[in-house]
Amino acid sequence: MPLINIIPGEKIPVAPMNVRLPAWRIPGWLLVFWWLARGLFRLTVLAVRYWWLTAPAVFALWLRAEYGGLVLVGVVLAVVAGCAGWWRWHPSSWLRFGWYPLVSRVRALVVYRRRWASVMATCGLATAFAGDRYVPQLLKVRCDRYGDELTVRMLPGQIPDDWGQAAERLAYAFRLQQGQARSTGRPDRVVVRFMRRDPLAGVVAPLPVAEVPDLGGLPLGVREDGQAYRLRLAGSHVLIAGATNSGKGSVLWSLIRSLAGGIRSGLVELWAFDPKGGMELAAGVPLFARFVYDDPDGMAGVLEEAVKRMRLRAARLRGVTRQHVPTVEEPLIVLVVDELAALTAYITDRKVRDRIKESLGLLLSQGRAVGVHVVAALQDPRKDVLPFRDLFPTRIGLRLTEAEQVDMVLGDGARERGALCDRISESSPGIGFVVLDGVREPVRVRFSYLTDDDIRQLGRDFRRLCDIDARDEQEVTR
Ligand SMILES: Nc1ncnc2c1ncn2[C@@H]1O[C@H](COP(=O)(O)OP(=O)(O)OP(=O)(O)O)[C@@H](O)[C@H]1O
Repeated sequence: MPLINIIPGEKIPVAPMNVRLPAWRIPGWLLVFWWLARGLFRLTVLAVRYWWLTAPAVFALWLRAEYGGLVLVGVVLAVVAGCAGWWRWHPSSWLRFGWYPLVSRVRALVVYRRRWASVMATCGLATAFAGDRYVPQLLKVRCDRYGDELTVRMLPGQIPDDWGQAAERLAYAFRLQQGQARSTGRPDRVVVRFMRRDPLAGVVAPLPVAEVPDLGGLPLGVREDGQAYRLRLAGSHVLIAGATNSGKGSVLWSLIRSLAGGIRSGLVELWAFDPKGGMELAAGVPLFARFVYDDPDGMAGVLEEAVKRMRLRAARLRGVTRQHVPTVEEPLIVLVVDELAALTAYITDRKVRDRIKESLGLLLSQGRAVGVHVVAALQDPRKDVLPFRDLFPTRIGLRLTEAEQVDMVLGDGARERGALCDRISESSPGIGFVVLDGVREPVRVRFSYLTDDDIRQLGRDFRRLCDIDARDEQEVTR
């Protein structure tokens, strides 16, 4: 036995009173028992949480023990045949209540929960405080045909925009390509959607035409969630921005088609401006009340005529109503401009350019209430049209060449909230982002595509009845 024990440690300063705490000696069997109990509890929790795995496994083991392997194989085959039958008999209910819930559970376990904590840390969404690590909680995973939707409880101090900024990084971390975050009704939650397959990959065929167009929701295309995208024209002007070949023409033609019922009956008058030589809009001439192209002076004149109509109408409606309701006598006037910059920036004659700018400014600032609307397409949303951009309440961003252009078109912070217009592939014309009323996060949309034949057919089917009447009258007098 050594004479002196040397115990390393800090020197305890002398105090007026020294207290010796009792030392508890815990028997080894109690420790082992505690660890076993804790392990068993965790196993039980896991078995209950993943009941959809454990219950069939236990049942299969019991079957095999009780009736043998053959019976087990028979039961498995019967279940598979039952599922296949359900799928054949009623595919939508099978997918909704059978297949996707199963896929959701498997993907939640295999893809998301397994790497959740590490991905949260590497994407900057986990945090540490007072020596403890805090990770957002993954509450639910819901899969559908096109993607996975994760409901997450955010950490205190986080907002949905933080997740919007991290969404793309998260998507790549989980080996997917696109992600978007959106807020929910609950302030502590956010929903992140990752895309596995693009629901907008296919071309959208021309949509049915209503006899009387619903100006509060004109159907122009399909949204990512499969619903129709409806544009509110009443009380608005529409700006469509997109690089060359991004599909601006398809947005214009989808809109013209959605108004076609009203064009035929005379409720809607389309005035078309095609400063790029008439190539884009010429096929729809029977639908237009005015069609001007190429001639800057002519275009300035027609715009001034529109201003005159607007002023006369405003004078008539003053004190009668605050919002114009289209009738055949007082139709909705929609000015469709194929390339706004060609009107406002590229015209060399300064006088004509100033006339155009003045008229456009007046129409954009005063036309909405009296039923005169401007729908304009634009390639470059930068300085050239700066004075007008903010006068368009409804804006559509198709493929854009630079990330900074996105906020110029869709408003500040739109790109951070998920409008990745600069990432839209050149092979997907007609896809764009829009901001819906009351929804913070921009929504991805594919506009319907009208071929030249469709446009000619539209012109034949919905040509203006008043033009036909006028032509008949001429023939009778001749
Ligand atoms: N919604 C759509 N769906 C599928 N394909 C489309 C769609 N829109 C356009 N395209 C295809 O992309 C091509 C270019 O479209 P469009 O002419 O409308 O582009 P744009 O943006 O108007 O181009 P530009 O600025 O040169 O006039 C079309 O010829 C067509 O093949």
